[in-house]
Amino acid sequence: MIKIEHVTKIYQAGKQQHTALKDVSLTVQKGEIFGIVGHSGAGKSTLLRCINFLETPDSGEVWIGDTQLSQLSKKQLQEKRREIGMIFQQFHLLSSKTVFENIAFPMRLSGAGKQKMEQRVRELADLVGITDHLQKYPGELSGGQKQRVGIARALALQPSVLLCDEATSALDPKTTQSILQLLSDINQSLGITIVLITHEMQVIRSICDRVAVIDNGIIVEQGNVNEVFLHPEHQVTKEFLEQVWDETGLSDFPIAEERQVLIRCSFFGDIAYEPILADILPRCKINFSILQGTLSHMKKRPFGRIAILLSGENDDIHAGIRQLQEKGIAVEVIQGCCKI
Ligand SMILES: Nc1ncnc2c1ncn2[C@@H]1O[C@H](COP(=O)(O)OP(=O)(O)OP(=O)(O)O)[C@@H](O)[C@H]1O
Repeated sequence: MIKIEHVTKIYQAGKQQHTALKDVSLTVQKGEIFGIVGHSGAGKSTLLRCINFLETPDSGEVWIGDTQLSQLSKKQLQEKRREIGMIFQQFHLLSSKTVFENIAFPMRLSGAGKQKMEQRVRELADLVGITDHLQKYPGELSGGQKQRVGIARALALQPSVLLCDEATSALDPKTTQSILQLLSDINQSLGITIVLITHEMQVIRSICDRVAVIDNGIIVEQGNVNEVFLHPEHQVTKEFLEQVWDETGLSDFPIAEERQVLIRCSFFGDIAYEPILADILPRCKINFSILQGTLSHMKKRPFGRIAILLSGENDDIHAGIRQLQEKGIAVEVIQGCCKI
């Protein structure tokens, strides 16, 4: 488990001070994939780097398991960092060394024997799917292949935690998905706890169990990914969710003042396969038309979001919405007079 308690980080730039993290607290459970999402400059990298003390907090504490990092000597901290692998947006590979040497590098530094090292490099290359590239140099690889080397290197010392600093931001969408799948497989098969930072809600949706939203150095919202997607509370979270759902134009959609309400329904899990709308709405004497809709997946479970125009008597619309909510559908009113 990783515990961050009341961490504040202040950067000094000349005479100016900048508070990059303000009283940040969060807990990452062992074995989960925890995502931190925020705009540029929100404090994501600073927070991630506080987890392995590449940045030292000005106040607050960071615990990795039972170890309080601020209590460690420099040497003990170096030892502890072996338990924490890290991968980067720009891969940070050694360009003059082969893929084999890059993966072996942390083991070489820790004094591993040649035979053991060779065996481990081959195991890791196999795990991340780059066995055929071991003798190549980073300059001969694609971005996705480079990130695979970065992942293999990060796993070389068998860490219990993997920190991912915008690991897919430099990659195209298809390669991003394959790297996210690899991270998810590694999390499942090796039980490694993963903390990733990103500015893309799609990354959070694809593989994370829980998410924290950071804005201006403050955690403004955190929770299970499906809960945050279904019931976002903070404005910044809502803005990030708009990245996932392109709902341009919905708030200006022309509706009749009376008798019409435009709602957004979000749902998660097997409920997606049930004919709930067709069942409930006509029974409540409501006509409906679906204006927009997406069914995607969250950790392989269905997650849907649809915009529906409801037409009917006010009381009937209220009753219909209540019944949708009772079925576990999150409902928001986009336009129209309807308090829910
Ligand atoms: N070494 C530093 N010295 C001074 N200010 C810094 C330093 N590092 C970061 N900052 C400032 O702290 C704030 C948070 O930076 P940080 O890199 O953590 O944000 P971020 O969310 O990771 O942004 P990005 O997505 O653009 O990488 C920013 O305003 C940044 O300018």
